[in-house]
Amino acid sequence: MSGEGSDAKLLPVLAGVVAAMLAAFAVGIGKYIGDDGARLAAVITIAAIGLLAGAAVRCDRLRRAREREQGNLEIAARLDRLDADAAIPLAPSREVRPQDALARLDAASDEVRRLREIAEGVYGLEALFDVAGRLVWISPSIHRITGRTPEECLGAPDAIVFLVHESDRNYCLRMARKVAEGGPPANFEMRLMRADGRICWVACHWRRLGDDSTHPAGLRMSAEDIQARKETEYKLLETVTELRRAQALRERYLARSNDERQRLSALLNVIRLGILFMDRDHRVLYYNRAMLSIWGFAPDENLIGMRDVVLQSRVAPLLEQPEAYFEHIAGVLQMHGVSEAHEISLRDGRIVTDVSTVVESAQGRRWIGRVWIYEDVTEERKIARKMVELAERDPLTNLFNRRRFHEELNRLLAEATRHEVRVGLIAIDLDGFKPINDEFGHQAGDTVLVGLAQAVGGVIRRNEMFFRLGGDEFGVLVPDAEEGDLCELARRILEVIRTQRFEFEGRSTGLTASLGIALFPQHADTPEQLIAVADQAMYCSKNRGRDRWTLAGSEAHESDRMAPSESDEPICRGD
Ligand SMILES: Nc1nc2c(ncn2[C@@H]2O[C@H](COP(=O)(O)OP(=O)(O)OP(=O)(O)O)[C@@H](O)[C@H]2O)c(=O)[nH]1
Repeated sequence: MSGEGSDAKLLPVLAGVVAAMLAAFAVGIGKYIGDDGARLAAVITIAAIGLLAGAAVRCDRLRRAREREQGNLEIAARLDRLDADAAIPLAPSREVRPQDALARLDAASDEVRRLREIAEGVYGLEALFDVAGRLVWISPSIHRITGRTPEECLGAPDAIVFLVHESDRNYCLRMARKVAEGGPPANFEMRLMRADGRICWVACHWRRLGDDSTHPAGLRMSAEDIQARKETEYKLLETVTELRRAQALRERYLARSNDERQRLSALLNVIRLGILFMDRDHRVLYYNRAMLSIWGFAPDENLIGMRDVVLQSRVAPLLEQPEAYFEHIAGVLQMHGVSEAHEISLRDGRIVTDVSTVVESAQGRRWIGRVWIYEDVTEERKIARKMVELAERDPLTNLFNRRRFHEELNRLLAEATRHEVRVGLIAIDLDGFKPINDEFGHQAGDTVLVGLAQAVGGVIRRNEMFFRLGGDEFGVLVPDAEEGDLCELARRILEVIRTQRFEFEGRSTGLTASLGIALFPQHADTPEQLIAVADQAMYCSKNRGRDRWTLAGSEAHESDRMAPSESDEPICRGD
C-alpha cells in the first residue's frame, strides 16, 4: 500500500516532466519543419498532455482507493469503540479538512456536484459524508430544522455526535456503516438535537455515493423533518393510551360491579324476605327466590318484564280477599316513603306482610322504581299467639289467668260505660280445698282444680268469661248483666261444684264454694272497686256458712244454704 502511495505521488511529476519535454521538443521541431512540424508538435503536445492526464487520473484512483480503505477502517473502528463503550461518542479524525474531502467527492462524482447544487435550495435536509463518516457538506435546511448553521455542523469535531440525539447515535452509526460496507440503502427515523435543547425527529435515507459499490465515494443522507408527524403520532399514542386506560378502568369497574351484583344476588337469594323491584313502567326488574316461594311461583319461573297487573292476576287466586289487597296496593303506589307493614291472609292459611318504598336514583333527583318486601309471618304469628296464650292462661286448668281477667275487666267496663250497660262479676273461692291437698297430696288437689274448672266451664255461656285468679280462687265476668241472670248463674256454679265427686285412695270426696256478686256501675265505679266489692260479698258468703252466693250491697242479697236435696230454683232475695 505504501509503495503504491509513493508511486501515486511520483507518477504525475514524471508525467509532467515527460509532457513538458515532449512539448518543448515538438515546439523546436515545429520551427524547423514548418507547418507539418507544427502539426507534429501539436500532436506530441497533445499526447504529452494526455499522458499527464492519464497519470493524474491513475494517481487519483489510487489515492481514493486508499482513502476509502482508510475511511472504512476508521468508521469501523469508531463503531467498535462505540460498541465497547457506547457512552463515549467518538470524534472522527480531522486530519482531512471537510472542504478537501468535499472537493474530492465532487471530483469523484458529477452526481455529488449536481446534488449539492440542487440541495442548496430544497426544503429537505441533505448531507454528504465521506467514507469515514465525516460530514463534508450539509444543506442550509439544517438551520431550519435544528437551529444550527451548516458551518457550525461542519466545524463540529463529530457531526453525528453534534447533531444526533445520544439515544439514536449508535444506531445511526451502525446503519451508516452497513451502507458504507455495501449494504442496501437504509431508511430510519432518528432524533436530532436542536440548538435550543429540544429534539427534532427526522426520517432519513442513507445511501452510497459513486458507482463503485465495494469502494463508495461517500455517503449521502437525505432527511425530512417529521417532528409535526411525530408529535401527532405521540398525541395519538397518548390518546390511544388514555383510551386503553379508560377502557381498562371501565372493564375493572364493570368486573367489580358484576362481582358486587353477584354478592348482592347471593345475599338476596339466601334471605327469607321476598324482594321484588318494579321499574318506573311497573314492570318486574328483579326478584329473589324467596319472593317466588312466598307467592307460590315455580323456582324457575321468569317474571322479568312482567307488568304489575299481570303479576296481580297471577297471585289473586292465592288471596283471601284479593280486592282488598289490590286496593291496598293502589294506596301504597300513591305514597313515596316507606309504607306500613300490611298483613295479607292467604287461602292456604299463611300470613304474609308487605312493605314498600320508592327507589331513587343515585343522584337522588328522580325515582327509578319501587321495591316490595314480603315476609311470610305465619310462624311468627303462631308463636306470638302461643306466647300470648302462655302469658294469659293458667297452665293447670287452661283457663284465662288473672292478667287476662284484668284486661277483660277493663275492656268490658269501658264498653259498658260507652253503651250504658252493666257488667257483672262473680268471685268464687273454694271451701275446704286445703284439706284435700293435705290429705291426698298436691297432685290430688290439682286434679280437683282441673275437674272443677271443667265442670264450671260447662255452665258458663259463650259471652261469659271464666278465669282462674290464683290458688282456689276463680272469677266470672258477665257483660250486659242483670242481677237475676247473675244470681241464676251463681246458683248453677254452686250446684255444679257441689255435685262434683273425686276418688282418691279409694275414698270419694267433694267440696263447695263461696260466691260474691257485684255489678258495675251499680256497686262500683272502677275495676278495682268492683273486685273489692265482689270479694267482700264472697267473704260474706264464707262467713255466713259457705256454699252460697251473696249479692253486694246488702247482706239480704244472699243465697240460702242449698242442700243437695233442695229445689233447683235460684234462691235470690231481692232488695
Ligand atoms: N294442689 C294445689 N294446691 C294449691 C294450688 N294453688 C294453691 N293451692 C293451695 O290451695 C290452698 C288454698 O288455701 P285456702 O284457701 O286457705 O284453703 P281452703 O281450705 O279452701 O280455705 P277456705 O277458703 O277458708 O275454705 C293452699 O293450701 C294452697 O297451698 C295449686 O295450684 N294446686
